[in-house]
This record gives sequence, structure tokens and C-alpha cells, in this order.
Amino acid sequence: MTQTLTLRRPDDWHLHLRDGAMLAAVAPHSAGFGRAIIMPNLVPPVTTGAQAAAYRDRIRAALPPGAALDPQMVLYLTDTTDAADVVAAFRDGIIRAVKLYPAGATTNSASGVTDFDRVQPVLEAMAEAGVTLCVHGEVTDPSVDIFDREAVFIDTVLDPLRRRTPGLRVVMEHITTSQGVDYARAGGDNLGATITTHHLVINRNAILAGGIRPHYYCLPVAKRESHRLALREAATSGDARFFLGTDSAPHTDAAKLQPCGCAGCFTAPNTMSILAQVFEDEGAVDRLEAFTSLNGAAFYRMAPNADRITLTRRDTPAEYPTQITAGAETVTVFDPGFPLYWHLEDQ
Ligand SMILES: NC(=O)N[C@@H](CC(=O)O)C(=O)O
Ligand SMILES: [Zn+2]
Ligand SMILES: [Zn+2]
Repeated sequence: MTQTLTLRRPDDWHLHLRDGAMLAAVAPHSAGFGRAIIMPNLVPPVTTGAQAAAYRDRIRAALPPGAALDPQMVLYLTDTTDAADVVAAFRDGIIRAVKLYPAGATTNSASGVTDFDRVQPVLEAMAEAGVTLCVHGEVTDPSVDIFDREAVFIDTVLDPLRRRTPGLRVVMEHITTSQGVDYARAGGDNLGATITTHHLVINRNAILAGGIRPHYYCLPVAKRESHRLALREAATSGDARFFLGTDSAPHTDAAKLQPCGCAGCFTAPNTMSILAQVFEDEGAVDRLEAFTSLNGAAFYRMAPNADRITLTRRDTPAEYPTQITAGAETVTVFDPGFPLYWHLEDQ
């Protein structure tokens, strides 16, 4: 039996498009989203309004003709970020947000913040101007267990930061724990949280049990099952604080499959089909649109996309590539481990 689902065009509030040959290879797979928050962790990172404008031009050039995607640029916060440049880039419509990476927390975060006192004036200027701070929420202290780094970050970094910067709008990116869900729920109107596709699907057993699976390794690392269930509950609840940020983060297979492999799951090609299945399994198909197409736009004070997409549930699974090519390299597409009966129609 076929069933159809029509949604406002979805947005992706956390996306890595990279640059060069990788950008050319992956951008078409996100072209059907309306808006996407483009992560600035290039090498070197996107730290100025001028760099963000130039990167936006490269992204537009990599998109197929007629693509819906409207890239929303983000500046990478460093110890030396200039508050005036941030506010000017925001007012000029070049950037939508600023990204906080604690130095060393994740892929290409070496230029991240080491001294929170130094960035405080920037955060205050952002609060004043209404610029959103997107946060990679993990402490980097090597003595903190990797599975605890998000919860410790909330208590020791995020909560103090928000208390000393009233009015700052914050998105907790890619939350992976029940503590993240609880903190976002209690946080008031200035706090939102993105949830990835893959963290709704896998727990840490998927990475480690019965053999190590590098393609499921990302940061923050997937946690135990109780946390995955808390994320599914939050995403499918309709609560406006939770919205889709795929964190689709392509790396070449050569970079993933080595003794010290990169963190990141590439979910752009099959995200909507996976999410429709997750929401169906939770009895919440009617709340998929809130998660993918309404809540994030509302947080960023933008109208929902005017047009719509259609997903059709068929008896035969949708086909998607297991790998794509980027230049001379391959990139493996996230395998949810179940068939995808929801087909995204061409629109
Ligand atoms: N999520 C990841 O595992 N990796 C991201 C960085 C990030 O979002 O932390 C990447 O850029 O590869
Ligand atoms: Zn991150
Ligand atoms: Zn990311």
C-alpha cells in the first residue's frame, strides 16, 4: 500500500559541505533542503565575513541549477574574533550564526576557543545584535571520559556561559544525551537544540559491538541506548526547541579507514527517508514536519519554506548509493541498517 506525506520543504540546521572536490561531490545531495547552516570548520576555518561571503559563492557554484538550497553562513569563533566584524556580517546578511568549537573538541577545531574570557565581548555583542551561537558541546579535558564530555560541558561550560551572557541565543548542536535533552527543555526561548539523523538510529553498540565500524564513528560519539531513546522522544515530540541538523560530515574512506580515523557520518543522501521511517516507527509521522521544516526556522526567526516536498511509502525500498565519489576518492553513505520504504519524490 502506498502512503504519501507532504511536508514544507525541510531545512538542515547543521551541515558540512567542505570545499573543493568534496564540496562538488556532496553539495548536490543537500540541494533539496531549503536552508542549511553551513559549518565553518574548513582548513583554514571561515573566520571573517569576507571569507564567509567567498565560501557562499563557492557553494552556490557547486549546486545544480534550480537547487533549493540557500546556504546560511557561519563564522568560526576564535580567541581573536572581532565583534564588530561579526555584527557587521550579520547585519549585512552574510552570516546567520557563529560557531563555538572548544579547541581540539572535534574535526578541524584546532583554531577553536581556548580562553572564554577573551571571547566574552564577542558573545555580548552577539546577544545585543541577536546573533545565534551554535555550540559544539563537549569538554576537551583528556581526563573526562569521552562518553561524559557532553554532560560535563553543559554543567561546566554552557550553563555558566549562558548565565553570564543574558539574552544570547544558543543552539546546542548535535545533542547525544538525555542530559542534553533535559537542559534544552529547561532552557527558555533563547535555547534550541539540533538532533542528527544518525543519533536517532545508532547507539554506541553499533560502533563497537561485534567488530569496529568506523563509518558510525562521529563526534559527539553515540551514547548508550537510553540516550538514543531520549533523543527519539525529543525529536518526535513536536517540542519546538528540537530541530533537524543532520551534521552530515563527509570524509573520504581513506581518512575514515585508518588507525586514527576521522569522525563524521555522511547522511545527506538518505536523511529524509531515514527520518520518515524513524517517525513512523515512533507513531509520529504527523510530527516529522515540525522537526524538519518548522521548528528550526522559528528558532532562527525565519518563515518556513513556502514550497513542499513529498515522501511516498512504497512496498519496495528506496535505492541510494552505498558510496559516492569525490575526485579520486570515495565517501561512504550512512547505512541505517534497515530498508528505506519512504521515497523522496523528485520535486
Ligand atoms: N560530527 C563529526 O563527527 N564531525 C564533524 C565535526 C563536528 O560536527 O563536530 C566534521 O566536521 O567532520
Ligand atoms: Zn560538532
Ligand atoms: Zn558537525
